[in-house]
Amino acid sequence: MTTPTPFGARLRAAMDARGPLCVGIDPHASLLADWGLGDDVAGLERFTRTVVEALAERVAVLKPQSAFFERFGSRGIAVLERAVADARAAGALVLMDAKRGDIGSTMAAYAAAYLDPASPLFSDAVTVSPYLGFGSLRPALDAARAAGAGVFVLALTSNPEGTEVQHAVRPDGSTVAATVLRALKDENAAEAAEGRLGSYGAVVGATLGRAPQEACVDLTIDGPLLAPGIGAQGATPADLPSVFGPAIKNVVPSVSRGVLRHGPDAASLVAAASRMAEEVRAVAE
Ligand SMILES: O=c1ccn([C@@H]2O[C@H](COP(=O)(O)O)[C@@H](O)[C@H]2O)c(=O)[nH]1
Repeated sequence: MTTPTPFGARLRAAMDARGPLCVGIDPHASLLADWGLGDDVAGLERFTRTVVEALAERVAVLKPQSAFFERFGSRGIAVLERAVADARAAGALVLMDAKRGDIGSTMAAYAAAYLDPASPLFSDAVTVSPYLGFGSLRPALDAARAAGAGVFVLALTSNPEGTEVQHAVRPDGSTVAATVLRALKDENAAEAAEGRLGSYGAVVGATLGRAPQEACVDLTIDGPLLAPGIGAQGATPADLPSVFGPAIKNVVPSVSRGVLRHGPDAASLVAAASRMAEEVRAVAE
């Protein structure tokens, strides 16, 4: 059996070739309406296919938001499965935004769903929540390693409510977020030692302003940093240097509604993603 190329290496190659932008596939009911589509499975299917056909050959990462597919039950999941397969076939890396987190034994089942190559929902990476303890994520971390896939762990999320948990201070004086980031750095150590980008990423909102730098939070985890919050949540690519400082070279800026609102015309979606990618390129150099 051949050893799969680790996710971190595949992501770095995609970022170099296509730029680091991630576009989210978030079929909000309001967007379906704006696109002249029904809030039903046919509308979901058309919306998703349009985004994948327009962008999967262009952007480094597509990030379907699982919740918007789950709300249609098994037929929505079937649309998601097809989107994952089509996007990967067109060359995009697929980051499944599922934010799973549970006790270890259940986490193993989530890992089987998203990180086992035999699963119909197998993705290049998945988002997970560490709030049952970082150690509870072990089955996902191990499954990702075995499959050459990746995991993005919520560390400092883009929403204002996140701070009440993530900034909580532990008995040793470090914040919960700093603990998560340190654990990720440890997971990435082997890949970093070989000079490669690690496969274990953190989610750090682009909306945080200078807070991480002022709090001296160490974002140098030797892995990718997914930065949601650009566009509808108010952040712009110009905010990235102050949020991430020197870690900016590993940032994957993520935008969903900020691009999707330009549909349903495929050329307009492509143009919106290209403008965003150009803004990112200008600040990341
Ligand atoms: O901290 C986080 C983690 C994940 N998200 C997800 O990203 C997109 C953002 O959508 P926009 O339309 O660009 O606001 C969405 O799927 C969130 O669940 C996040 O926003 N913040």
